[in-house]
Amino acid sequence: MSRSKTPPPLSAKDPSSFAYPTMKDRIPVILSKVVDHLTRQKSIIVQEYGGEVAREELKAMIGAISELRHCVMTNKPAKPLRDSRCDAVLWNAELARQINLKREQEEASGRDAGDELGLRWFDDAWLWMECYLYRRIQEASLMCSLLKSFDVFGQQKQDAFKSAYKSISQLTTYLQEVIDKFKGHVPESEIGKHFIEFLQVSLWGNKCDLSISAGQVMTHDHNPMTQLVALKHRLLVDDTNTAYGILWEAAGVKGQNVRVDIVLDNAGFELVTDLCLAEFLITSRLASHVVFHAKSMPWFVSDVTLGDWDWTLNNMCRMNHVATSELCQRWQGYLKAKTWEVEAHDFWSMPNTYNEMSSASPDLFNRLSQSDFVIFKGDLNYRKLVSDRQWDPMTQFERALRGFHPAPLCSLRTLKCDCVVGLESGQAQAAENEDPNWMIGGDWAVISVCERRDSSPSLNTL
Ligand SMILES: O=P(O)(O)OC[C@@]1(O)O[C@H](CO)[C@@H](O)[C@@H]1O
Ligand SMILES: [Mn+2]
Repeated sequence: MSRSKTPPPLSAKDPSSFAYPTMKDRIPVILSKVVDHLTRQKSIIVQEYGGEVAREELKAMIGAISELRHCVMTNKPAKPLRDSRCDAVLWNAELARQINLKREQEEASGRDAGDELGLRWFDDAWLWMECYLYRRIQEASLMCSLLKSFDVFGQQKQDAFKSAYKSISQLTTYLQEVIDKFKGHVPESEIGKHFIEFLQVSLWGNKCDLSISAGQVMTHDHNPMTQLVALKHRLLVDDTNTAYGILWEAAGVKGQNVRVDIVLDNAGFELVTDLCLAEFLITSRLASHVVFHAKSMPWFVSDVTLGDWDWTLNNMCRMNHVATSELCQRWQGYLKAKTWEVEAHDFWSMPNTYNEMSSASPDLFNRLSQSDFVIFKGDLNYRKLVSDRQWDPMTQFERALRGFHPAPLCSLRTLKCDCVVGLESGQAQAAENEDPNWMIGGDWAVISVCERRDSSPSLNTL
């Protein structure tokens, strides 16, 4: 079988790519906002974390983040991490590996690599550099003793949640009605109808990330259920039926033993939509067990950490809204009974693409292999699934996965960067004609499913 070569990674070295304005404008703004926030909250933070030591640490953090901003803007090479968190060794080994690969490539094309070769913001793979940026932000906290676990994006995530109260209440009210309906007999067509709704609500929940808006919280107070119809024609790939078929068959074959994994993306409204999807899967008996995967550190501004998970559930339980607080009590019960589990693996905040998971993180790969269906939320997960490459949009999703098949899987992703696969002829052009920002604005989306399950390397890994 002949196969075309894997295209190169997205990179900010191409001024017409979305990576370029991200490095040039969005990232400096994100870093300035962190510095501003720390400066403005100084007295509160110092009081909370304890006196003069905290004040000195905060000063050092502000200095480190300002310096990082300067390094990005002047295209300085990536330096090894200096903190002692257990993943620092892996990161530094990965940095050395990437530099070696770059050296080999330079030499193979007859250029002198020189001694100063390094990975640079505007020259190398965008995904790698962007992940490294968020790990360097974490380094600034990790170099402290009192502020070690301070989340520099915590306030923004909490504000985003609060701004979505109305949408959250509308969504939980609707979910409660559906749960009540399921207390009686529900025909299969109704199960399918609600599955589509909750899958799509969770998909469009991904419009709300804070890194795309450089931390700007967008208030949304429209009813999420009524939005779905208007958004329908912006769904470029819709594998919902395949997703439903996989779960329906698993539920039929395995009865009470179907496990679904949800690889989370953003805190705030998106997380609530994911919790509602998981509740629907349990209520409808399409799944009996849901494993959520969060980040082990603050990541890409709005990604869910275990701290955000706890904060969100605590706040939902306390909300002055009956459906929300009752659902939340029910979810705390699921967590106690291990019907739901939440965990955070460091691999999710490494720069590796997912075709590398089986070798770079075999324990996580094996964990996912035990699932019946893995749902990956959001743009960054999509970029890692398809190796963040300059694919022809008509490339098949399975080909772009490059051998990553731990279990049947699904990506629910609104488009926020110039990388997409699985389209049919003419679709990209039609979207472009209607909306020149179709690839980056979060207003278009894909539900892409790959049914395959195996762990043996295929031709696609090449
Ligand atoms: O993964 P998410 O939350 O959907 O999006 C994260 C994100 O805003 O960050 C990247 C650029 O900084 C974009 O590719 C992507 O859209
Ligand atoms: Mn995110």
